[in-house]
Amino acid sequence: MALLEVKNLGISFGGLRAVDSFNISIEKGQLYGLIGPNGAGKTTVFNLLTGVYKPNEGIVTLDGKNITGKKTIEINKEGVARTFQNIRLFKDMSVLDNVKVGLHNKHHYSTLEGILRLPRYRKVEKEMNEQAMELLDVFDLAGQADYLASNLPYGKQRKLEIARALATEPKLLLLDEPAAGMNPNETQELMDTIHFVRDKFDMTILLIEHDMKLVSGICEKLTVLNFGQVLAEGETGEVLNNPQVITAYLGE
Ligand SMILES: Nc1ncnc2c1ncn2[C@@H]1O[C@H](COP(=O)(O)OP(=O)(O)OP(=O)(O)O)[C@@H](O)[C@H]1O
Repeated sequence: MALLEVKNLGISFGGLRAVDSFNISIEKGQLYGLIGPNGAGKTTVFNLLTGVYKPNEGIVTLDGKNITGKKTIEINKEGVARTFQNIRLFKDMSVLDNVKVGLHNKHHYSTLEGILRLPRYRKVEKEMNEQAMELLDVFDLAGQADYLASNLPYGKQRKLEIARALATEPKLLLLDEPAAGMNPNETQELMDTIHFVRDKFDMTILLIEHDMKLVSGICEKLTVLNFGQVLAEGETGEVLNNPQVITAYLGE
């Protein structure tokens, strides 16, 4: 059974058919790429998968459970986490606290327990600090735990965003243009990080990316969107050599 199964997903904005009859099937542990020219509908697919938009039609199944049309917070609790095209960290919070925000999904204390600093609050806070530090360590960010997120260099902010997403313990991680704005060295390091995340956390990853070096370097399968519709799908090498895909990219 596929971890993510999407059937016939569609949404229109006014007269614009942004995503039409979209299908995708992603196996557990797969590193999967969603590519296509600007405006093809890729981010809209992510917004549909994460409950930012409700689809006009179609079904999204995660690990056998129908999550179609649920709220973003519910979908996150079911196991879908994402990062954004433009990094969205809590810039005025510390690196550590950014990860702890992700952990709050799984750890609970009541407001009263928090205000009165009751034992349960202290226990949960201690656990969250330890888990957040472990995650930061994995991403080589433990030394900067007390920094303001906005003071990290760009490449590290990307890593922190991925760490925060992983803190919610997702089954599926969606990365929206993770290499955007990165130099070649940062992109190479990011590729290593994504591979590492997949292997260490046994994670299933769907990523949107324009950087073909990254796409061909790490994605095992691809789906190509063009004008909201699937133009091609399959093994990465095959898809990138598909004449229709080449034409769509060159805009001929
Ligand atoms: N909320 C919205 N209201 C109206 N139109 C929208 C909305 N969201 C997306 N669109 C339109 O849907 C189309 C697909 O946009 P989308 O951002 O999904 O493309 P994309 O493939 O992610 O592009 P890019 O690679 O440039 O990020 C575009 O024409 C866009 O203007």
